[in-house]
Amino acid sequence: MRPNKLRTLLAQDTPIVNAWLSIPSGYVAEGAGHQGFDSVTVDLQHGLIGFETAVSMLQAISATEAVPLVRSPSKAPEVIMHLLDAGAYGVICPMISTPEEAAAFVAACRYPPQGSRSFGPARGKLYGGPDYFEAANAEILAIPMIETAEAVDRIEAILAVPGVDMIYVGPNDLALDLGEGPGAEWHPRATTDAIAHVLDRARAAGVATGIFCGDGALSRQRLAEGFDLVTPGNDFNLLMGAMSAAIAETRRP
Ligand SMILES: O=C([O-])C(=O)C[C@H](O)[C@@H](O)C(=O)[O-]
Repeated sequence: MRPNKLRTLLAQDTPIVNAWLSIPSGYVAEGAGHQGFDSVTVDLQHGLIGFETAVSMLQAISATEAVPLVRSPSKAPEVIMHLLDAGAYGVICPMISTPEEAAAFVAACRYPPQGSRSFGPARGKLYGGPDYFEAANAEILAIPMIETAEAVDRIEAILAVPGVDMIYVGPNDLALDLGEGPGAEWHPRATTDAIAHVLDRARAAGVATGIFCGDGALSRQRLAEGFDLVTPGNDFNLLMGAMSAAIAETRRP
């Protein structure tokens, strides 16, 4: 099976930069994949993307060097399995707050006997190769999102769940659950303290860490703090920022 390059980068302790797609477009996905990101995530939770468009986007990413990931729209096992069948090499799953939820999520990502993934690797096999079934459990990444106060309280138990390859912090939802506003990871204490605690516990447990960041500057900071994977903003916001900058430059007196 095609090796999962993210596992190699993690083993080498090489920082991973991940793109985040909310625009429902194979064209944007292909372009993002050619920009030098290590992985590209198709976001089916908040991105305006349905399953069939996600398949086209995964195909487009597969034409590049970037590893195709998805954020699933929910914890539903059948949805997670379907996205893996579509060729995702890793799933970022929102709102995992307990070790039981983490175990159920990992099970959806693994074929028996390690899990309960149903067989039918449609595009997974085209992208991964003919031995997909034999090797998928070892290559596919299961990445629960830590984005609630309960998940922070129970972080050590979640990290101890076998098969959790990485945890991914959602700072905006975490801030909301802690009574702060989106973007709070820059300033107020509760969210910054919670993120630092999760990072510290994950590093102690030897579990890789990822985090969504608003931009490149915060991504650099998070890598310096010790996160393994960062996402420097989503496609739409980056595009709008580039448009605004172009207009401002054009109209500069
Ligand atoms: O809670 C979070 O920060 C996330 O789930 C990541 C971001 O919100 C992401 O979805 C976004 O804003 O595009």
